Amino acid sequence: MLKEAISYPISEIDSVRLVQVTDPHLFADPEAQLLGVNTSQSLKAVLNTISAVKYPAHFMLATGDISQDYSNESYHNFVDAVSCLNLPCHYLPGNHDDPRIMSLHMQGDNIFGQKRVLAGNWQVLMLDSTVRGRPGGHMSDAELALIDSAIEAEPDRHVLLVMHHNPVLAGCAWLDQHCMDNGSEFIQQVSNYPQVKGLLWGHIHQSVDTIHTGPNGPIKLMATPSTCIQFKPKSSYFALDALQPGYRLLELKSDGSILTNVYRIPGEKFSPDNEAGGY
Ligand SMILES: Nc1ncnc2c1ncn2[C@@H]1O[C@@H]2COP(=O)(O)O[C@H]2[C@H]1O
Ligand SMILES: [Fe+2]
Repeated sequence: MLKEAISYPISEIDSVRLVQVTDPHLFADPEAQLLGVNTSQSLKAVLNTISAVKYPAHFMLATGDISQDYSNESYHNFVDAVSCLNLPCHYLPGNHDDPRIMSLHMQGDNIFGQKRVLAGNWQVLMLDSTVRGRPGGHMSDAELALIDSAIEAEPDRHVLLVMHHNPVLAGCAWLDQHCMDNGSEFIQQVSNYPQVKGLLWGHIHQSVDTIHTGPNGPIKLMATPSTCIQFKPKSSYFALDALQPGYRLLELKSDGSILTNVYRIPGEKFSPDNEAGGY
């Protein structure tokens, strides 16, 4: 059965504006580092930058790997940190999250784990691409069925599909062994729906902006940098990038088009340990 959606009262002729943050990899200990980057401080620096640009967003998306240590406190720390934006926050799990601990501890008046969001003439679906105990992802039949019934229930809305894992290869062999293992079937299946206008994910700690040309027209494919460490694009072995933490702003227009950009924080404060071979 189709679960209830969260609805935003935005006119059908207006754009829906979103902020996406992804892969903060927080710990219980706010002093803890991931490969030389304090993930709590880098998330705060990203959130401060978002506050400073005063983008009039309707809500934010947090697309997984919220935690690096599976602790209750890492989720509390995330909820506390994002409260500075004063925006509703919709989240989904990544491979470093425990979905059960996550839903128990991602709690607050402005924090939502629901899978459907209705806003303007858009429907945003927050999908779970994780597989218990594995870094790689899979789009399950249950999630595909949810997409079918959600579109059937709201056929006049454009659709943005949001997930953690990359359904297309990033071009980094070490990282692509952890991609969504049925990504091409997934893209083929969802591109049969003319409503689907964009796919958005995290996981690969680097930015992607490309187009998939489906039978019903173009679908935007978007990946967003982590709020902590960055992976080097096109590297076959594990390698970190010196680029700073970032985030994405999106404008979902009422005609079904999507305007979007990735931004990074200014300065060079968050440089990882370049000798690191993984985590
Ligand atoms: N050197 C490595 N080789 C392969 N996988 C790795 C390596 N280091 C880390 N990983 C895993 O690959 C994942 C990619 O992004 P995640 O943030 O999900 O977390 C990473 C780890 O789970
Ligand atoms: Fe990650």
